[in-house]
Amino acid sequence: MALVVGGAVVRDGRVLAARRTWPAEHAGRWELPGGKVEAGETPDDALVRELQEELGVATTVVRWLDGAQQVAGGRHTLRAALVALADPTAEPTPVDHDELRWLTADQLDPAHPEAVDWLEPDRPFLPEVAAHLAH
Ligand SMILES: Nc1nc2c([nH]c(=O)n2[C@H]2C[C@H](O)[C@@H](COP(=O)(O)OP(=O)(O)OP(=O)(O)O)O2)c(=O)[nH]1
Repeated sequence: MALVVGGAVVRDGRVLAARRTWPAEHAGRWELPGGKVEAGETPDDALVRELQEELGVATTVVRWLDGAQQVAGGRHTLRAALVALADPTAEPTPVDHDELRWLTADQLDPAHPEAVDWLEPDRPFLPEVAAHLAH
């Protein structure tokens, strides 16, 4: 079973959401950018590598969020971390995703009119992200 790591990139009271383009059942839905931890990598190293590949920016892991979710029909486990941009003026650009959006804490509430359609496994992490943004 692989560990999948997702990064909640935080800047100026907002968190970055990324819209997937593949596979078909995930296309158009939103996630925390990231991917699978490779052999010999720590979760921190994997997350920094994936965010560099997918967003073109250097990041640092702030802290891991509580909990873990099963993804890919139970084949993998998803963990998520709060992440900061190494250079706050650097602008993430989507390499694998077709849209990026900076969301406020309010927009992480599923009832908000500007909420995005998160992949199900990401949803349990969002209240902790929102609480962090609110501080
Ligand atoms: N990266 C990421 N994957 C997620 C999230 N939520 C979620 O259910 N997933 C699922 C989708 C995939 O089944 C799996 C990770 O796939 P991925 O495509 O991001 O991993 P990867 O970049 O290492 O891709 P690959 O080339 O090894 O296929 O986890 C999330 O927030 N971020």
